[in-house]
This record gives sequence, C-alpha cells and structure tokens, in this order.
Amino acid sequence: MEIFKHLERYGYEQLVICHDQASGLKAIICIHDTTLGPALGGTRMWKYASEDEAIWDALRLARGMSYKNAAAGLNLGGAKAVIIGDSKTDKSEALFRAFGRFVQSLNGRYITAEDVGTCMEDMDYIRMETNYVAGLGSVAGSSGDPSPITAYGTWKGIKACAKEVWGTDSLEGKSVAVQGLGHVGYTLCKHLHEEGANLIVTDINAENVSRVVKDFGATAVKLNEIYGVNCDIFTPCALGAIINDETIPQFKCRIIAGAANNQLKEERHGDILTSKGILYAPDFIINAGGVINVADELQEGGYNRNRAMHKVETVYDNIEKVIAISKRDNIPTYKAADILAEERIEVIRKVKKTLLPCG
Ligand SMILES: NC(=O)c1ccc[n+]([C@@H]2O[C@H](COP(=O)([O-])OP(=O)(O)OC[C@H]3O[C@@H](n4cnc5c(N)ncnc54)[C@H](O)[C@@H]3O)[C@@H](O)[C@H]2O)c1
Repeated sequence: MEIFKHLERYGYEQLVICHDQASGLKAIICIHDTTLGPALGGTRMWKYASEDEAIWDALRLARGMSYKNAAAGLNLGGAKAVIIGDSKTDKSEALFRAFGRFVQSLNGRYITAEDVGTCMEDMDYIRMETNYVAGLGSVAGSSGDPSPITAYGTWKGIKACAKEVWGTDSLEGKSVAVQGLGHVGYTLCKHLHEEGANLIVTDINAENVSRVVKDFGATAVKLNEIYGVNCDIFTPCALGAIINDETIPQFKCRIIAGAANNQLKEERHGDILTSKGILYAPDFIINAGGVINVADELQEGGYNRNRAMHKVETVYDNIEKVIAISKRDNIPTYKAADILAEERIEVIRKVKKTLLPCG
C-alpha cells in the first residue's frame, strides 16, 4: 500500500489512525481538503475485511465529501471516518466516546456526523467528548432526518434537467419511473405527483409500493421492469451501481436523475449515457440536500429549517452549472460535476489573504 503516493496524487491533508484498547476502537479519520473550511463528513461503521480496505474506503469517501461539499456551495472541506467493526454487535458507549476524543483532538479540523452503520444515538455519545459533531438526536434544534430535504433538492434537480431537455422545467404530464420508495423516494413522489407527473414505481418492500400507489395514483411494476419502462425520467432512489451494462440498453428515458449514491457502476457508463443522448444528473450534486441540511447546524445561531430549505433550492442552479461545464468542455456530466467542485476549491484557494486587523 503506497499511502503517501496516493495522498500526494489527490491532495490529501491528513490520515489519522485511532486506537483505544479498552473500548476496542479501531478507526481511521481521513481529512482530504480544508481549503473551504472545516472538513465535514460522516462516520461509517463497517465490517471491513482488512485494515487496508478500511483505509482505502476512508480515503475514497473523504475525497468524495470534498467534492460534494464544494459543489454544494458549502464553506466546508471534505473528510470521512470509518470505524472497523460490526454495527450490530460491536457498538458501545465507550467506543463512541473514545472516538469522540479523537475527533476533539483535531480541534475542529474535522466535524463528524452519522453515516452507514452509525445513528443519531451514536452521535450523542460522541457529543459527550466533542462539540465537533452534527446531526444529533438529543440536542434541541438539531437538523433531524435529512430525507425530506434531500427529496426536495432532488425534485429541484430533476426540474433543472427537464429545463435543459424540454425547454421548460414543468414536470406536468411527464412520466417518471422511481426505483425505491423509502425515506427519500416517498417524499420525492409526493412532489412529483403534486406537480402533475405520472409515476411508475417499484420497491422490494410491498408496503412502500402500496402506499405510493394509494397516495399518489402511481403504477407499480416488477423490480426488474423499472429500467425498461416507457418514461421520460428514470429516478433511482434505492441502490448504487444501477447504471451498468445490463440496464443501459433497457433505458427509454431522456433523463436519469435521482437521489441514490454511486449510481454509475463504472465511470465509462456515464460516457455511454452521453453517447446515447441521456442526460445524467450526477448523484452527489442532486442528492446534496442531506449534507446542506446537516451543515446548517454549524451556522451561527444553530439550525434553521427555512434557511436549509432555501439553500437546498440551489441544487437547481448547481445542476445548471454542471450542464454548462459539460457543454463548455464537451465532457459528460459526471466529469463536469468534478470540475465544478475543483474550480470552486481552486478559486477560493487563490483568493488573496489580506490582513484582517482584529478589534
Ligand atoms: N436520506 C438521505 O437524506 C439521502 C441523502 C443522500 C443520498 N441518499 C441516498 O438515496 C437513496 C435512498 O435513501 P433513503 O434514505 O430513502 O433510503 P431508504 O432505505 O429509506 O429507502 C430505500 C428504498 O429502496 C428500496 N430498495 C432496496 N433495494 C431495492 C431494489 N433492488 N429495487 C427497488 N427498491 C429497492 C428499499 O426497500 C427502500 O424502500 C440511498 O441510495 C441513499 O444512499 C439519501
């Protein structure tokens, strides 16, 4: 494992190995870039097959957070932490408090939050040792469940895509195929239905399907049929890697835009979508509502839901910016999304440091 070569190549700042024998804590905190501000990124708890796998995951996810936060227009850098362990059996107060002390030791360079395998209660334990944690369960004024805000931002992002493809951002009469009707998918269906879109839906959970059929008059299809249905927009809100060699030949839509993370199985699948004339809304741009929501807790005076909702509307503008860069540089949108983030970090890095006298 050539860690320093990798850190140098992608501009990483810091990799922290955290160990506490008594609680069994084995964690890695990776800070990718703090040009824009303190590095925000969740703590993942996972049964990694090896220490190398955990380190690589922390590196990959931290860099992803720099891009997500920068492109969302947040004054935050990117980081991620991973705890090696089984989230079903290895959690304890001591483990999260030990981890909280390591977060505190970074003195605000890293702000943590929940992620896969961790929950708000775990964040409450971390908070006993550090203030550098967002998304708390027990603290009044915390940002709470991010899903409705993510759904709202995703809806705005879909509208920006529609504007590009059809010249109007109205979704009235458009057919939208939604895969996954959980926390985000359900609320997104509500927005789409209220705007007059026709919904075609699927989910492995039959109850979730029935609810959307009943509440929004959606048409249900079998799990594997969702990719090939006749629709204008395909909206993945369940799993990653659903844009792949098997699904691409089935798509009949003009737009793929949804909240799911890591939708492209491989980058080349983004190139294929472009060659087929399908507009792809890069996932980390369109699903930024969750991080925008939690980041609002860090503002002076604490969380303000109206302000978070207002900020999430910029997902529309960010999709427009991605499309503009994609046209400017003649590149697929997934690459344009990276460039949007990189350009913002570079511009701010170069702003002249003028002396600010205190007092
Ligand atoms: N919740 C957020 O704020 C947020 C923020 C950013 C990204 N995301 C991403 O959006 C997606 C949805 O998040 P969520 O919070 O709604 O999760 P969720 O677990 O509440 O919902 C996911 C839904 O997908 C369904 N599903 C799982 N496998 C499926 C399959 N093979 N076919 C069809 N449906 C399937 C599940 O039954 C569930 O109803 C995830 O990929 C998540 O990582 C969520």
